[in-house]
Amino acid sequence: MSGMTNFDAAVSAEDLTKRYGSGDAQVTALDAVTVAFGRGELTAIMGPSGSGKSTLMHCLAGLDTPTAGRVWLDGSRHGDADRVELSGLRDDALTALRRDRMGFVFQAFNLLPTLTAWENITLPLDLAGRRPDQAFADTVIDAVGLRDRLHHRPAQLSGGQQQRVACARALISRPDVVFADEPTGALDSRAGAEVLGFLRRSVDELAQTVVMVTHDPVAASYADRVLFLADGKIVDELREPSADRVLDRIRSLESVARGARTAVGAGA
Ligand SMILES: Nc1ncnc2c1ncn2[C@@H]1O[C@H](COP(=O)(O)OP(=O)(O)OP(=O)(O)O)[C@@H](O)[C@H]1O
Repeated sequence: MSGMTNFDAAVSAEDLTKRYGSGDAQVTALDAVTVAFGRGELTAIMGPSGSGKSTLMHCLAGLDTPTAGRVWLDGSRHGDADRVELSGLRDDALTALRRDRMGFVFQAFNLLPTLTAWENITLPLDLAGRRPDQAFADTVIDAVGLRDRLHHRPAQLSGGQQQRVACARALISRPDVVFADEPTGALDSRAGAEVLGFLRRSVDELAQTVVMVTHDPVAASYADRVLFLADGKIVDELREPSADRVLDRIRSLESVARGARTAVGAGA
């Protein structure tokens, strides 16, 4: 891939392969993927259903173990002293790494119902035994527009507000990377736009690195770079994407995928 040398990555993977099952039932969900995610960038991962998007994100985040290949969290921008290879870690070290150096936003918000918005936001710090940096917490809370909702519980918040709590929770520990899995999948377009606007600002104003899986070309258009997966491989990428250009690429990949299924179905 061009531009890989001197590319300032937050997360990278080499020859990442994931197979499920065995024999005739074996599925290659990821097929020797080598990729790097730029620091301070929002990267979107797109591709037809079953192309390996979730598997890639789960392997990058240490939530799933690859069959082969390696993943690195590339450490601070001031040196590679914190560079760590995920496959070398024991479970407890991996759990601590996820808690301290990664943030997560899921489609289903995943907030704890008995905790207030503020308690949900600061939960990763509480679990790590760290105190919130009040100035940074204020920045995050104002950025997500939740100042007057901090003492509400999730059930008292709209879906969009709940997802903004989840975004603030993902950012509060200043992680090396935020993984967002279909963050707008359960939201209407207005609430989705707010969440995407916030993820975008976290990159522009807080120098956050975000990796986002999405099906939505409009969501992908907020990214600096869109990677397209098909059959477990990265087959294309777009920089400074527009929703129209993303839609064109995804349609052509989907028609190739449909063609392949039809050919298999016909016994070809
Ligand atoms: N636990 C599993 N066991 C067996 N096969 C799996 C498992 N998880 C995923 N797969 C298969 O691996 C391939 C990639 O799945 P993955 O969920 O990564 O795709 P995706 O691009 O995220 O799809 P979608 O857009 O539908 O969520 C698919 O063929 C899927 O059926």
